[in-house]
Amino acid sequence: MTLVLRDVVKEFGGKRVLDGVGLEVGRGDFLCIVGASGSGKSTLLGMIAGLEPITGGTIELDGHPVSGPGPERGLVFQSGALFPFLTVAENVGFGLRLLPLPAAERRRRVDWYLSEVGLLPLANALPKELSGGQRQRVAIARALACEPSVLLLDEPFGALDVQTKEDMQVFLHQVWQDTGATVLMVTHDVEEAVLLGRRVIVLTSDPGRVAAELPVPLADHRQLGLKRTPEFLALRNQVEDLVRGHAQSRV
Ligand SMILES: Nc1ncnc2c1ncn2[C@@H]1O[C@H](COP(=O)(O)OP(=O)(O)OP(=O)(O)O)[C@@H](O)[C@H]1O
Repeated sequence: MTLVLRDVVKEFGGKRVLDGVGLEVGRGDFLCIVGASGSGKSTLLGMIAGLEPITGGTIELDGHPVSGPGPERGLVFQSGALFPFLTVAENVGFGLRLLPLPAAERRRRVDWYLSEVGLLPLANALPKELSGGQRQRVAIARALACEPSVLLLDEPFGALDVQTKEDMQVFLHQVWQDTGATVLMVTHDVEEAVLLGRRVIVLTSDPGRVAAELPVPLADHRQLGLKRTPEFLALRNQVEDLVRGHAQSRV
């Protein structure tokens, strides 16, 4: 699996929001994109998801141009956006209905991904009965159940309290390690990007361009304690300075 963006441009009503963005994501990667508010992070993810047309450049998945949404790109938003009248299990199985799979395989996947996110006991609950963190787990399980080539996450933990957010970061890291998924995550939270990403891309603002791409040379097994280490703090400060430096044109 390779996702390649070349020279991607996006304009809204003639105003250039993204300008010449290039990046590559390979199988098993975990790439985080950070940038100031309005730098075009969500727009970029929307274009990769095929929900937003591109103004210029190319986006290709395994050599095929992206021209609309597809099951090989699983998407999770900040709000989770679960179907309120479907149970947890039905939500997880929703996307599978569109895939040519035998019923037994659908059931297997729903059970497997529910257990991966620790929610098998709540399979028959409705979304309103869940906490915010649990709802995001369901949204992630729903996206993973289609076994996408790449999981696209847009600020998936942005609406959660600090404690839940940290739990979810550890959880996502574990899921990434267990499933070998390829993840592309957009976040304004630099600490989160450095904790989870194998690479971090910093976008400039107005218009958004790739200002820097940094490898994260931390151990592959990430734990919260890492946040207090000098290596982590140095990298976080470096990325924060880059984000701030490249956002200055807007203030
Ligand atoms: N549908 C739209 N029509 C017009 N302008 C838009 C549209 N969507 C986004 N924009 C503009 O594009 C720019 C980038 O927005 P985008 O939401 O992608 O940024 P972001 O980096 O994700 O911001 P945040 O971190 O605040 O979510 C902003 O100036 C925004 O106003």
